[in-house]
Amino acid sequence: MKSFRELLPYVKPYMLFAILAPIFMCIEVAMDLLSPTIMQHIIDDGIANDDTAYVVKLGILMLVAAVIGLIGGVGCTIYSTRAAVNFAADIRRDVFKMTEKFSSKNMDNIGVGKLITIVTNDITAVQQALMMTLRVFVRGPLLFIGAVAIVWFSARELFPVLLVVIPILIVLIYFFSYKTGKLFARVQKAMDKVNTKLQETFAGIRVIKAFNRQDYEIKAFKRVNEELTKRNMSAEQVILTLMPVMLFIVNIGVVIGMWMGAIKVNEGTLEVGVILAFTNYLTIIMNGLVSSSHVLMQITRSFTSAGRIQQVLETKIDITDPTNPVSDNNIKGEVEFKSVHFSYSKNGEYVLKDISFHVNSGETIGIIGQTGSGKSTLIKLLPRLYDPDLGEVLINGINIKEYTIEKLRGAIGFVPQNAKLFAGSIAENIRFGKEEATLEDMEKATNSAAASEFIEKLEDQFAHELMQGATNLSGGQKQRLSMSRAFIRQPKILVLDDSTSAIDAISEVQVQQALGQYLSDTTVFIVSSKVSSIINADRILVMEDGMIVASGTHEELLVSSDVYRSIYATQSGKGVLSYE
Ligand SMILES: Nc1ncnc2c1ncn2[C@@H]1O[C@H](COP(=O)(O)OP(=O)(O)OP(=O)(O)O)[C@@H](O)[C@H]1O
Repeated sequence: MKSFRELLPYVKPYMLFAILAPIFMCIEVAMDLLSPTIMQHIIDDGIANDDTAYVVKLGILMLVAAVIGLIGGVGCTIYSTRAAVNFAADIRRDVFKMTEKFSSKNMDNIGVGKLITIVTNDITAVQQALMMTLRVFVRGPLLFIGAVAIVWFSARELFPVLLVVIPILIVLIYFFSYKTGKLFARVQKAMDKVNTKLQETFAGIRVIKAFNRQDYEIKAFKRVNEELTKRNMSAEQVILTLMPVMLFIVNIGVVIGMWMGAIKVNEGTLEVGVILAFTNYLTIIMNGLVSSSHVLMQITRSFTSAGRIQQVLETKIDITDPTNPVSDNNIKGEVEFKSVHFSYSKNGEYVLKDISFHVNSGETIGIIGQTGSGKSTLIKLLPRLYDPDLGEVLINGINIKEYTIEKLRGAIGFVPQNAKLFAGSIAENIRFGKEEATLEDMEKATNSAAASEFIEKLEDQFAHELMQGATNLSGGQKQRLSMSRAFIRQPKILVLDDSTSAIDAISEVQVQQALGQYLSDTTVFIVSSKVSSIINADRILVMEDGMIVASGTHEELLVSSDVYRSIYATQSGKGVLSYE
């Protein structure tokens, strides 16, 4: 409830629509309430007295009331839709903006599947809740109160029937609303699982096909889909059972009303039209209560959704700009790690332990080690994708937390392990690194990344369109473009995270040579599991189990490091070398 209230400021810009909608609804309700009374007069005063002119007059009045009611209904629909749809669009915008600010840890904590459910399902649920509130929440109680008041004034003899029927209906509604609230929370959780599965399957569709695991995936999806179906069924069944149960109670009320009315008509204390009007008002009362209950259920359901939306909007971003950022406008590539410790989870084991090293501007540093030794994690700390738990990372002798994130990341070119490209032209993808890049800039960058040879062969060259995930490129082509995108920034610090794994040895040497000319002042970090990628580095850091166990040039390490020697020996096919 609190979380839904906290979303209400989003209605503020659309307050006029939110006020107009219930006003139009009041008009429709007033006309709905008028009709049975007009009908009663047609029967008791017109038909009973054979007064045709009176019947025609009231008939026209009923028609006018129906037209005014229609205008009220349409007006309410238009304004409630405008208010609710815009309200939801603004929330969606802010949720998206917030996720763009998320640190990697924030993202890991919430999970992509849940985020997709929030942006699609949960926001739709709060939109529906607001729309129904504006349309029906006014209509329900107004119809209810109006009809009860009219029965009190015009058919008081039958009022006791309401005193029995209404409390039963209210108890039923309360019970059903309470139950559906709980059931819909489970529906949302099941929906998260379906979205996570979908996202994982679509992203890995090629692996699934290559391993012929379609049947396995279909079975896995069937499981989560069945769970969602089951939960949806339980929730919908509860909602749908409410209506027949309430109708049953109302019908009993109608029968009792007619029976009591018939006795009074026989006694001459009641007219037939009043009984007819009473049964109509009883149905209106039920409709009023049912629609209120539906809104209540929708609102209860939206509390869970609002809570999940708030969870995103209120996420504490753990990587933020400093309050007083340094004004150093000239970030150079001098990097230092001082006793850095890092763990992916709170109180978890350190993945990086006591990492300390210093790099001069313009140096090339190779980082090598067994898989899982912490190489990628180490370089992710540079652009502050994660922050260390202990120790500090410095650039130009200043803790990187003192720079604005924009400034820090602006100085770093990052080529990730998996070349992530976006749907759009090759030029758009390269300009992702530098928006204002000219054709000449792009040519230089793609030359250095050994990408120009394949781009030149394409009919439309830089205008060539990439499909989503760049599936129309080879792995090596993707890596070359991913490097071009980083090179074009001419960054002070360049990080290549195992980004040449799909590039042949000759092209890799070309890239390394071109880098020396194109980015001669840049500090380069090359993470690789291949010795050939880092063999020419000014210094190589050897990692094992989250620690730097040796550092030096290739030749020095061959003498000083057992770990390096054994990696080199395995890759050069010379068996285990010994320099002792
Ligand atoms: N997002 C994450 N959440 C939790 N643990 C993680 C995460 N990313 C990596 N790890 C763990 O951190 C450790 C170091 O991983 P890292 O990716 O840095 O290794 P690496 O040396 O780069 O390995 P590789 O050569 O295989 O890429 C591994 O044990 C890995 O399981």
